[in-house]
Amino acid sequence: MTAATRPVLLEARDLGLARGGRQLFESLTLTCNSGDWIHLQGANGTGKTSLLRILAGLSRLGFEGEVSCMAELLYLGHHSAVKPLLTPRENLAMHLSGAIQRDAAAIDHALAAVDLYGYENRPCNSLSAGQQRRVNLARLYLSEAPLWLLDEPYTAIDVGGVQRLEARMAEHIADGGGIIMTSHQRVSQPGVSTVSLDEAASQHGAES
Ligand SMILES: Nc1ncnc2c1ncn2[C@@H]1O[C@H](COP(=O)(O)OP(=O)(O)OP(=O)(O)O)[C@@H](O)[C@H]1O
Repeated sequence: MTAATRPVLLEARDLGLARGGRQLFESLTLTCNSGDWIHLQGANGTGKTSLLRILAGLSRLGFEGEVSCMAELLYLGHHSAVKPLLTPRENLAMHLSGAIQRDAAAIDHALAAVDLYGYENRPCNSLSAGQQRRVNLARLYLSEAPLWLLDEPYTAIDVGGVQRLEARMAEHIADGGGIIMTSHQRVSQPGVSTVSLDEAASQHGAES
């Protein structure tokens, strides 16, 4: 299937972002079709997290342009977003949307997939930073959302964990999903396209 015939999951047109008196980027256009894996790159402070939050509909601060999202999305920010007093099982049973995941076997499968077998019932504040990140990433095994917006998913994850995470993301793409992610690390999978905010800034003049 060509890009033209694959369903569009998200379309963003003429995006501009000003933050703290600075124009970070402008005239940025981005389309994520089914099967697209887009890696947002850029130096610290170029606006990757801000852009991802805009695409997720979580922020409109300093933003101009249009975002049309045609699919259910899963957004995972760069913080762990786990409730520290709850266990991994309890955290995964609750979704930010308010939805409850009642399938206990699916939760345990997700926890095993991120190598947290044996930690299901410990409070998350007794887990390491990387393990808390894994609790959050286990949502990638539970969500049915076609579009994933992932902010620095590799942060604090060990080498083996990154390999498994990339395999899960490749599976999602093969199933017709779409991914827009930020990372300062290389994404070592075929077919990943890059969008550089450094270029978006330099072409259009970051300073206002
Ligand atoms: N709430 C805020 N108020 C004012 N400025 C902000 C706010 N949040 C972020 N910024 C500024 O917006 C710019 C972009 O921040 P953002 O976190 O989107 O960058 P980033 O490319 O994700 O950076 P990094 O690679 O360091 O994570 C930065 O210069 C930052 O100082």
